[in-house]
Amino acid sequence: MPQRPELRTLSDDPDDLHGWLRAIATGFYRGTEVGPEEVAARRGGIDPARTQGVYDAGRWVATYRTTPQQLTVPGGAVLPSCAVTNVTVSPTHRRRGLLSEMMARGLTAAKERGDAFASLISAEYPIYGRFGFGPAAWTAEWEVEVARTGLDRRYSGPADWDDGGRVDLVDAAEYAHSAAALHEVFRAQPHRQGAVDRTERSWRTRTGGLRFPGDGFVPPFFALYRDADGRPRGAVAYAVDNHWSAALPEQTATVHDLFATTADAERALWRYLLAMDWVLRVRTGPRAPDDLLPLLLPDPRAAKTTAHADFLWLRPLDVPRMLAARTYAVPGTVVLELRDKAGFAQGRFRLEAGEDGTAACEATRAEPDLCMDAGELGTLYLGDESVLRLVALGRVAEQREGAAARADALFRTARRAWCPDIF
Ligand SMILES: CC(=O)SCCNC(=O)CCNC(=O)[C@H](O)C(C)(C)COP(=O)(O)OP(=O)(O)OC[C@H]1O[C@@H](n2cnc3c(N)ncnc32)[C@H](O)[C@@H]1OP(=O)(O)O
Repeated sequence: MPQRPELRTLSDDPDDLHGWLRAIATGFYRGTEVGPEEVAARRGGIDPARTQGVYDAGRWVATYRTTPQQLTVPGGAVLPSCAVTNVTVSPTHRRRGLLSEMMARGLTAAKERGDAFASLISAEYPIYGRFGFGPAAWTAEWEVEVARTGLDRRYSGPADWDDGGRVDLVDAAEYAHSAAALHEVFRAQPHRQGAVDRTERSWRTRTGGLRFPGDGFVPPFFALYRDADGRPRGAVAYAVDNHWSAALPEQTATVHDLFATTADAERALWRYLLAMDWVLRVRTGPRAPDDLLPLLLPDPRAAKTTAHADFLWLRPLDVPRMLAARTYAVPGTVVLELRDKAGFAQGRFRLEAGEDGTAACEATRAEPDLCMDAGELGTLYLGDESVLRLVALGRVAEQREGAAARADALFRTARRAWCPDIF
């Protein structure tokens, strides 16, 4: 009798991991083989206890893994999130409910662990809404035509920076060390909601210290912006191609990483990238939708938008904890009623924000001001969507006149949410 597909956790056996990695390669159409070097390189980054999948007829046919993550919320506090990644179902097994089973198991474990929410970067928009996730932070990418920016290309380095700092090229080891420390400051800023922590392992991957067969890693250039006192305030990693045409340089610079803890540093790093000889175009990679870049240019249209899409999705799990952890733009009270088929975030919650921007939140029996599915709270939580807009879309029901406008005033954030990292 044929055996039923089995939903199970990965074992400690390297052969089991090998088969599981092969299923990811298959599910993401990367090929069918995974060599022993790759198994060895990936092993240290995978916690078998948080790695599951479906096993059928002697092979893994579905994969799902989670990692602990710290996610910055409006105001700068961080909350523990269950980061979901490596989700695949082999083409032979799709649309039979395997993802639904893995998700139910994964979210139950996250809820039991006490995570405030689950987070992921979605491969396609329609996949995760049904599981209670909502798009919480968007991303934008630009391609800048340097000649059209209107910037003075005679830029003279440090003399151009406002705070007397300087840009220095550094090697990979120094970048891994200094940028990692700076990133800890970056992600704790009150307006950097959506940022996530980077592990020591992720820094090694970024800087070439940890390689995977076939990853195509070419060491980028690394630079730091240091202020007048020599303290790192910004970091950039970028690559430049080698394209020439009829004896003319036509290079494109591509940004891999750029973040800063001061506006001076952020502006200076863009100015640096846009002043390089030979470089006609700068591709920004994924940025905040309200990145300084376009408006930094005398002609912002020189930055052509090449992508604008949902990026970070959030799935509420512990609503009182989530709502009490962030800060609010004005004092006020709102009662939310959440519907959640899975039950994790179901209920009515009274949020009361004080004069100082902090808030308390608890379950209540009071009449609700606003009713919505749990995923809509995922969308509203980081302040990057308008309640009025969701009411107009029929996704939030306003039970008391003026409640949507009041909630908008509460949830508003000064800068848009941004998750700089794919995970
Ligand atoms: C965080 C990440 O890792 S993102 C990466 C996600 N992975 C991929 O995109 C790789 C390619 N795709 C796949 O591997 C699979 O199609 C998955 C993982 C997206 C879905 O797995 P499945 O086991 O087929 O999903 P499952 O059968 O549980 O589907 C549940 C419901 O979601 C719907 N659904 C699932 N995937 C999609 C999709 N890509 N687009 C639209 N609807 C979808 C199904 O139709 C089903 O709807 P129904 O209940 O109304 O019938």
